[in-house]
Amino acid sequence: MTEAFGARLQAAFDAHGQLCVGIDPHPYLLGEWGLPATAGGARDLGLRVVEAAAGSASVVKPQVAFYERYGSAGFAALEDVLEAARETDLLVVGDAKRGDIGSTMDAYGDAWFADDSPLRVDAATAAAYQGVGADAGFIARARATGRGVFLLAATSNPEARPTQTAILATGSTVAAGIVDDVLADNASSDQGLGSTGVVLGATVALSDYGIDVASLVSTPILAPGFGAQGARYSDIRDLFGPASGSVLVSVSRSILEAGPSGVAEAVRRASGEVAECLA
Ligand SMILES: O=C(O)c1cc(=O)[nH]c(=O)n1[C@@H]1O[C@H](COP(=O)(O)O)[C@@H](O)[C@H]1O
Repeated sequence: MTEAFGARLQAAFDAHGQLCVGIDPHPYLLGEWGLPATAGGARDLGLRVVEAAAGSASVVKPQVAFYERYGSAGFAALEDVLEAARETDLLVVGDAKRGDIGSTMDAYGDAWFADDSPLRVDAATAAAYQGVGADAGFIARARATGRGVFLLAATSNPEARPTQTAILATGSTVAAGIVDDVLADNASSDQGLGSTGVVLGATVALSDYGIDVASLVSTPILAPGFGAQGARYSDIRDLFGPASGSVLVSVSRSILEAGPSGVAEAVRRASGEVAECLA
């Protein structure tokens, strides 16, 4: 795989729009789907979502926590879901949210990006609270294999605000500092849409975080918070303005709640609504 993640994401946007369907097999959802709260249930839900999303969405985002919950059987189930997604033209963002010292992040990079890893994904989420520099090896491993990273900057949960709006010695907020580091990373290596992205929750007022969305027109933005957390697709343009074309609109529960027989239609409807709001 040699084409950069940013270029592949742009091609997926052009072909299928900007919807990312989250694969979050909460136990309550497994119950509603008539599936057991087991690794097998999480596998079946994931496989069904991949089938439903293929052709209607650009990206699926398995939330690793809901598979890790079942130990080795859960990881085997996740591997099956990843394998099924690879057979479609969906891109996969592994929502692993890793964050550690540099040498350990390198190992996480091997886990999520090495061409021979059973867990390889097209991009993965990571935290940078041990310093963006600690994630350098993780980002480098992604880039070397045509993959990408989304660094948490302004997350959708309200508890994050005090930490992410804290002012650094440079005068910028923690969130804006992470955004600036991502912009610098992409500037040195990408044309068009970059391969390193940021996570900006659709539930937060980005100006309160000191983030200038106009700087992000060429930066992939993973934006969760739609549906269950309260953001609406009609907010996208107000929230992201000129960078709206770079936004990966991420939705989990409010699509999955349609159940196994309704999920394909729920993906199509969401994808259409997102496209309308971005037109
Ligand atoms: O990185 C993420 O995807 C993420 C970042 C963030 O700021 N907020 C957030 O909700 N997420 C994830 O996005 C998904 C949101 O799920 P729903 O609220 O059900 O759409 C979950 O898997 C979260 O872990």
